[in-house]
Amino acid sequence: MDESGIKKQNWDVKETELFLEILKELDMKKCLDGRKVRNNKLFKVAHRRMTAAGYHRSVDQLKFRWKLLKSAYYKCKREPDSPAPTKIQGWWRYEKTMVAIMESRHSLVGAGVNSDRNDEVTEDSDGDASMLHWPQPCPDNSTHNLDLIIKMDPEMDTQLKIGFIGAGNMAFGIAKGILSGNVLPVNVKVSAPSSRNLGRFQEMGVATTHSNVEVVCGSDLVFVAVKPHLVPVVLNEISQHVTDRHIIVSVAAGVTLATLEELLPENSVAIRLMPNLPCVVQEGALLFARGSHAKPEDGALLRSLLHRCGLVEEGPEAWIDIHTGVSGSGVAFVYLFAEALAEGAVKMGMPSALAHSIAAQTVLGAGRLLRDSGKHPAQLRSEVCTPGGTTIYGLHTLEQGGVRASTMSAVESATERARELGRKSATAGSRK
Ligand SMILES: NC(=O)C1=CN([C@@H]2O[C@H](COP(=O)(O)OP(=O)(O)OC[C@H]3O[C@@H](n4cnc5c(N)ncnc54)[C@H](OP(=O)(O)O)[C@@H]3O)[C@@H](O)[C@H]2O)C=CC1
Ligand SMILES: O=C(O)[C@@H]1CCC=N1
Repeated sequence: MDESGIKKQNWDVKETELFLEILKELDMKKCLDGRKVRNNKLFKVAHRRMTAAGYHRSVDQLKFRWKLLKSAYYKCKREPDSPAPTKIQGWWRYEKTMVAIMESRHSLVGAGVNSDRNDEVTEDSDGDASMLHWPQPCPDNSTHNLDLIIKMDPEMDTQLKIGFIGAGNMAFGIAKGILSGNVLPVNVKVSAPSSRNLGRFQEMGVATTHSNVEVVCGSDLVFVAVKPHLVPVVLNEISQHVTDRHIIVSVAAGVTLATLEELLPENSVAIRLMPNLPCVVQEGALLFARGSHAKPEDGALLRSLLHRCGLVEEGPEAWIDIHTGVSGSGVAFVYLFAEALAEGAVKMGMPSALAHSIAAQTVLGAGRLLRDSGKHPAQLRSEVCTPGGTTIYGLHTLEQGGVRASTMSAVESATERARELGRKSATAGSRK
């Protein structure tokens, strides 16, 4: 191993965060075992993903970085009250993700299995990654998982043909996220009846057409991104061209897996995905549920494909309508709040442009801190409140306006509306 290479260039925050996100997403917890060959494969996949993102680290460098992070994690665990370990600069930024990786890993590895708790090293250690001692094989289906990871290799993403039916805001957001990863524009095709939304796809190098059937015939994975009431129309149109090669992913609010499966040929692989608009800037929150013929591999493929769009989670279908309320629509609730913040400032005499840019930055900063600190919002809120200070006066006014109850009701109404749309599309589908 090129030891000097390991020490030469410091890791920056973005690079380490990306590395951990990749390991988390690869479901590392389930895949590491005592066999060096398998561990090498996993780090090779991470290496390729890092390279694709513009970070050039060798497999050994990645292993060494992982070892240091683990060391910091165990140190912190042993001495929770002592200052954060200094050998990983800015450790606090990574702690939450490391805990997520390590703790789920331990729960899976289970008691009595060799752990790596004592392999603490320092940044000055010789970094011989061949000395890493991973836990012994997991009792779960880790072989299967590793096979999945190899299958989900970014090289596979580059071969996958992806179609979008519908060229609106959501299709654009997802396409933009996907294309910032390993997917090549030449492997993407989009259809819409008119040309008015196609230009921005063409600018990204994506092929466009007015034929939905052409999209289906040329794709392995097809996003159905039309308004909910049009889903039955579109599925009826494409159904006879859907084969067992296809994965059909609907993003339509409310439209259930049962409706999708009813409108598609028997045994079709259908997935219901609820994204949100910030996919455009790779900060989306996406939740999907697999249909009855969609295998875990299909979900893993989708997750791999979407990982550049933001947070991607899988859950039971019952949560999709709720996610629609809290996140799909929730984005608009946050915009409303941002607008109101800015208008408050304008009312108090600040120029509008400045007020809006400050409101946007306030929402962004508050969101990032909330996500990255892992703290409960109530805790952060109390950290802003000086007793007798300005914030508590403002919060009192918000509470008098019932902001909390109306926000909860907004999520409830949006969820109920998604359910209603689902019932409508089911009825429309069964009439066909
Ligand atoms: N916008 C959002 O924030 C979110 C939206 N969604 C869901 O995404 C889906 C799309 O929403 P959104 O992108 O906002 O909608 P848009 O109105 O922006 O886009 C709809 C697209 O569908 C196209 N279209 C209409 N009829 C057909 C047809 N028969 N065949 C193919 N394409 C057709 C339209 O074509 P044309 O360009 O010619 O008008 C347009 O490109 C909805 O089901 C929505 O519930 C989910 C989460 C968030
Ligand atoms: O308003 C809508 O119906 C879509 C679904 C979630 C966000 N926009």
